[in-house]
Amino acid sequence: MHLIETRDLTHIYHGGVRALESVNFIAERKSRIAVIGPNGAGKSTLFKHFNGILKPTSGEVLVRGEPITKENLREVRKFVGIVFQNPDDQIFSPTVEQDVAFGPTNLGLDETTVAHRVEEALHLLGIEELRDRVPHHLSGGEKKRVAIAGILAMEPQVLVLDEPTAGLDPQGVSDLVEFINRLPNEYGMTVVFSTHHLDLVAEMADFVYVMDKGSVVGSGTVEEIFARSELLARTRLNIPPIPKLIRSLQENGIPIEMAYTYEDAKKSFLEAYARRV
Ligand SMILES: Nc1ncnc2c1ncn2[C@@H]1O[C@H](COP(=O)(O)OP(=O)(O)OP(=O)(O)O)[C@@H](O)[C@H]1O
Repeated sequence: MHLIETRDLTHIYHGGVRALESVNFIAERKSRIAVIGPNGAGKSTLFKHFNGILKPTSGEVLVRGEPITKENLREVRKFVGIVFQNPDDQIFSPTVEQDVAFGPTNLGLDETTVAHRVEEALHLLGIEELRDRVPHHLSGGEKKRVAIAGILAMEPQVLVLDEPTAGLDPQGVSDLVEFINRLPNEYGMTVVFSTHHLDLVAEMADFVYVMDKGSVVGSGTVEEIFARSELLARTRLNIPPIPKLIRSLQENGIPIEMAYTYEDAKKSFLEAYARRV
């Protein structure tokens, strides 16, 4: 049984925009899944189906093998937590601490458990010092962390992040990548995220869906997707500098292993260099 599955999911918005066309998507336990594609491809619309914010025009969404119904909606929302693109849509309490407590309190948890979860979420996101601040006065990146902490405090099994690094400074991006990469192994969580930054895909994903005009136009491992340069070009996505550089070295006769992350590239370059001296 898959944690999340969509079968031929089609969504037509009021007014007639066909945002999703027969999308088949699967998320397994402890996987890290990237959904990439140009503006308007349907990534956010797909995510909003994962916990019943939107209802399919046709097709199915199954969470732990069950369709989403009025009766199980609360359970589904506990299970699948979504962090939206714009943190302003998600934070509304007078203080950060209250904001992070909102979700777990709403789940009906007792005060001690809520307090414990809030502490853990603030700590995991490194925002303990923001606890008494007014969320609306925070910077964009700080708001993003608060929004993620609020969802995390509900301890979802699947964490869905719509463009999680948008608006973060470089250190914020590195912190987030490191944090997200710990979730599957340390907490058994599944992470699904969208991004326009393909270098992050290699750092943060095991499996990739490529979307364009509401359809899934490709899916596979990072290696499989990055090898399809025509698909990436067609969907206005660029191969990141590391594999692009290594490919051009290979094409120029330099024996060097392909790599997608900084650490793997470092190894490849050191090995290639060591071979040549
Ligand atoms: N509430 C809405 N009503 C009508 N059309 C909508 C609505 N929300 C999104 N759309 C349309 O649906 C399509 C898919 O939008 P969606 O936000 O899912 O794309 P996306 O891949 O997340 O884009 P981006 O990378 O810009 O965030 C777009 O054509 C968009 O204009």
